[in-house]
Amino acid sequence: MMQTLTVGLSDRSYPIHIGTGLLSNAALLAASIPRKRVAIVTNTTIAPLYLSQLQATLREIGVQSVEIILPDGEVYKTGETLNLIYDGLLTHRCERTTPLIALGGGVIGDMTGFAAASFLRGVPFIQIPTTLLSQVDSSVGGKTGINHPLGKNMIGAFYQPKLVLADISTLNTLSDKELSAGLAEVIKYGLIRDLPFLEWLERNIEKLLARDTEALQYAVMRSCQNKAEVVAADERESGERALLNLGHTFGHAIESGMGYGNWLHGEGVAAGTMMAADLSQRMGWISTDDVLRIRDLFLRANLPVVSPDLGIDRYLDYMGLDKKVEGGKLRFVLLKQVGVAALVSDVPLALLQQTLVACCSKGGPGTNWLHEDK
Ligand SMILES: NC(=O)c1ccc[n+]([C@@H]2O[C@H](COP(=O)([O-])OP(=O)(O)OC[C@H]3O[C@@H](n4cnc5c(N)ncnc54)[C@H](O)[C@@H]3O)[C@@H](O)[C@H]2O)c1
Ligand SMILES: O=C(O)C(=O)C[C@@H](O)[C@H](O)[C@H](O)COP(=O)(O)O
Ligand SMILES: [Zn+2]
Repeated sequence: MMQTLTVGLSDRSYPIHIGTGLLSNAALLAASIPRKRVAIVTNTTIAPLYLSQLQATLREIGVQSVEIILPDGEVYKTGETLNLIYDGLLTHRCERTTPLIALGGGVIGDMTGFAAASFLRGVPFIQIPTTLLSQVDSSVGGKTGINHPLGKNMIGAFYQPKLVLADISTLNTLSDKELSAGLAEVIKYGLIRDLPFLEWLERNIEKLLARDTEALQYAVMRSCQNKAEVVAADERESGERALLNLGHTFGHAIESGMGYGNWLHGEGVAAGTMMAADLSQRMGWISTDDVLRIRDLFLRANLPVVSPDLGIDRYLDYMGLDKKVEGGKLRFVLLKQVGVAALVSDVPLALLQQTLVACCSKGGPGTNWLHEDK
């Protein structure tokens, strides 16, 4: 059964359709593609899996497609690769009304969205996310962009899609490691604002790992519901939206510091969230049992809970470029309780240093108090 949510942004509102077999659903695409031509941006891994299926569906509604096939990997989320999209669009004489379809994970979605925001000063954009992470997070909300060697997603734009089509069937070809990476962002929603969902995840994480379709569809739907509510309330991150960044101040430092692609985004988010949990405990807000509860769920999802030892100075350097920095001061998303997050600007440096030492040490968060390991 297909479910549909709406991201409510007045005249820029758009639907998120979630279900199986949606890549073959011509009617859904027809509703958002008034023109006879689209450009599909994808990569060398996804093209052989899903490109011809999507093109056949488009042909059913009389739409021809040009294809732009990029190299695969976070390491290619760069200005050079963005130029390959512009090259393709210009070579194929795409126009202001030619929609760009992102067919792929978050890397393809973020880059295609930025190309759509900037090509001819803005063309229509459709997200067809094919990883769990992109279905639960990156395809919704309009953050688009590319990385810089000094930091993640440093160049970009807020640019909303016209449609998000999350076909759960595509998750069958995803690797176990990528599926787990997506679960990090799913768990995030439970931690920041949806305790009942966190409890559901604690009961159902093994079903998700086993790719139970019903469980996956529920997790994608509930995640998108949370994200859509936050984005509708604060599209450009002047307040509440920053909470979606739980674990990302640390996680982005890990991704940049370790070299893009060596730690998956979701893996950085999991380890980074453990650092945020550890810091929340040091601030006196959550208990050691809470930290261990979070750690247990990440471990069950096959995610890392110990961060790489970049050294305190390198962590501070990378985190100093975080987009939440204000007046030169770091701001962290921390947990006031499990299920309730807040943006905090007055973290004592000594506590931050303790977290950086504790979470990069052998046992990881929690173990330095309890000397307990799994
Ligand atoms: N815009 C946002 O709000 C937002 C939110 C979260 C993450 N992100 C960004 O998203 C990126 C991570 O996205 P991701 O985790 O999807 O990684 P990804 O896009 O690199 O995809 C992961 C891997 O899976 C492959 N793949 C994709 N779909 C597949 C399928 N169905 N079957 C088999 N293989 C498939 C890809 O080719 C790639 O090798 C990061 O750059 C991150 O910064 C953005
Ligand atoms: O949509 C948001 O807002 C998020 O923060 C979602 C994050 O999961 C995502 O990784 C986002 O790209 C991070 O944004 P950034 O502004 O810190 O680059
Ligand atoms: Zn993220």
